[in-house]
Amino acid sequence: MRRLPWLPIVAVGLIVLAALAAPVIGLADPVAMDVAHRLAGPSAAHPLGQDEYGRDVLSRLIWGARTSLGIAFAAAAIACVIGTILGLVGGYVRGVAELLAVRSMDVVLCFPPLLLALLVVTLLGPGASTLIPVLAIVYLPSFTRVAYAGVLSVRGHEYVTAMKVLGAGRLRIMTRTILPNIAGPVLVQFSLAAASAVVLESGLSFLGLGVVPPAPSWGLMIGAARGTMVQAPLLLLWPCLALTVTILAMNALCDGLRDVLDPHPAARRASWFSRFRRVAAPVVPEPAEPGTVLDVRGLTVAIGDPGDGKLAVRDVSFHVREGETLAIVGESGSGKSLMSLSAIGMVPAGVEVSGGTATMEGKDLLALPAAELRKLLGDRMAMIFQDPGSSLNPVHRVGSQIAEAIRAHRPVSRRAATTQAVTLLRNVGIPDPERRAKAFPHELSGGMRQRVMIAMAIANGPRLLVADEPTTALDVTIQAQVLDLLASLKRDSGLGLLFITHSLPVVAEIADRVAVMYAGEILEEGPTAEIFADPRHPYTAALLRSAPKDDGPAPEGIPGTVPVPGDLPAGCVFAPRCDKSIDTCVKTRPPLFDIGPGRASRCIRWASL
Ligand SMILES: Nc1ncnc2c1ncn2[C@@H]1O[C@H](COP(=O)(O)OP(=O)(O)OP(=O)(O)O)[C@@H](O)[C@H]1O
Repeated sequence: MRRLPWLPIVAVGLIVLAALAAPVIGLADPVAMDVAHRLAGPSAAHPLGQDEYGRDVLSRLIWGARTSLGIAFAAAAIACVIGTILGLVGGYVRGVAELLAVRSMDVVLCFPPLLLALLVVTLLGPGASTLIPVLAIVYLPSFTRVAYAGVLSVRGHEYVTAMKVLGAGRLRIMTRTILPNIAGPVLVQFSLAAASAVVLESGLSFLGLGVVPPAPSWGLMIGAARGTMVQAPLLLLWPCLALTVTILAMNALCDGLRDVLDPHPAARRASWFSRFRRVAAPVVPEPAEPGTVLDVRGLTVAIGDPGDGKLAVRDVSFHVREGETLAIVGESGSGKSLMSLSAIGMVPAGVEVSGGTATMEGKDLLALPAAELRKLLGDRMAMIFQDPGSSLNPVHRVGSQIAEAIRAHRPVSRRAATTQAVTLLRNVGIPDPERRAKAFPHELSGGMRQRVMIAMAIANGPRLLVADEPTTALDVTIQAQVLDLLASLKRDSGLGLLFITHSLPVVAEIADRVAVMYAGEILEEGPTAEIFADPRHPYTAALLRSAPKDDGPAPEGIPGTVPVPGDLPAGCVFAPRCDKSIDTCVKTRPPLFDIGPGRASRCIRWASL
């Protein structure tokens, strides 16, 4: 959870408190005139001076806040309640309800706010009671649209279907299931609308369409001060300052709220690449051995603020050589993806790299500026994901997507890139590549889509390919074909392959070396054949026993679950689930022992296993 934006909260809180407390803090009467002292400067009795009718400026300013904020909050609250209901019903019930609730808002949007205000003021006469409905109507469509868009995005989720299957009624689903999921954006919209309503109220009052004199309002104060600007310029300054400070504080509060309420915290104001951030001081990496494509040392990744101590990856070191596949294997939640993504600088939202280096071609990927990292991604290093269905853009033909990947890094014409795309499709074993290049992703099978992803990844001849469970979504036959394809690519081009999987049979088929990951640590590492034949960590042994085999004993599950970051055991992370655990395992965190050429184990009992 992100920290609350305390400074804007305090600033807005003080402004609201002052406005609420106006009747009880002994202010002068805001409408009492003292014409003898008109335009008098600041004095003990009138700290901010007196206006053109001798009224106390401080009092009018604070009472004006009461008027402006009162109108703005009331209008935003009315718009929020009605708009959210309309969006909820329109988005969930659809049909005529959608037409009435959501499309009618398009009609409101056609009216400029000023025109709408003029219309209503002509009908109802000016005053605060007119301004509230006017502003509520102005802000209604924004709430309806935010709620409607929110409902559309969550209504297809399984948890909504699950409620339907349980027999829950529409009202219950809308209020108990959908509303809490869209409450964040609606709340943010509320603070935005309230801030903007303060400005609009002042503007309308300034134009004589809002609060009626002599009632205090910032807009009226600005309007009146305009006429005496030369004799008493400060009279213009105070309401402008109040308006500016209030709007700045409210906008900062909106930003802060959005940060706190957005479930993808780092996705907010930063671009994808600027999310990448290393908080530890850069370290000069030691030179890697020749032939090393990626050399990772001491990588540590924290979830949220590193000071909170929620480490999802702890002190991980590994390397990938040319023409070699390193498989990262472990149960779900062990940190494989986070570690691999962070190692190539693609740090996901809400996560910080708090230590370590990741060197490729002499550059530390964890310290590279975003622009330089961008140059390497898709060129010197590429990535393929588990679900090609969601990784390919559904509205572009696959050939042009591959061509774009080429043109992002090479100055070639569209025609030349398209020709190369067809060659790449042929190379990854897609039959009739000329025709397939013109297909949209949904026109291809899952296996073909994954081949397209691979073609795109290798389009610029990368030295490192990171494959995050690339075969999990495919059936066994296609899985074998894709693994063969990756193996032949690696053989032919000499690229290094970092392969993330939870499947030991896949590891056996593709990997030269294996790193076994658990709770954000590498527990064992070594050549694949040796790890399979002679595991030297109880977790590796348990994983091997849990893998399905064609012949031999039935798979055994591993009792217990992977600990979550922030709640890791003090000693060996696997100790609570380990049948070989002794007292020391529970108390002391073991180091990674060097147990032979290319082999390492984080078990103090490795020798006796
Ligand atoms: N962006 C994120 N924000 C917060 N926590 C995260 C984030 N990404 C991963 N985590 C947490 O980090 C831990 C490791 O997650 P990760 O996805 O790396 O595991 P994994 O081994 O790849 O699992 P799977 O095989 O299911 O993909 C999990 O506890 C997960 O909840």
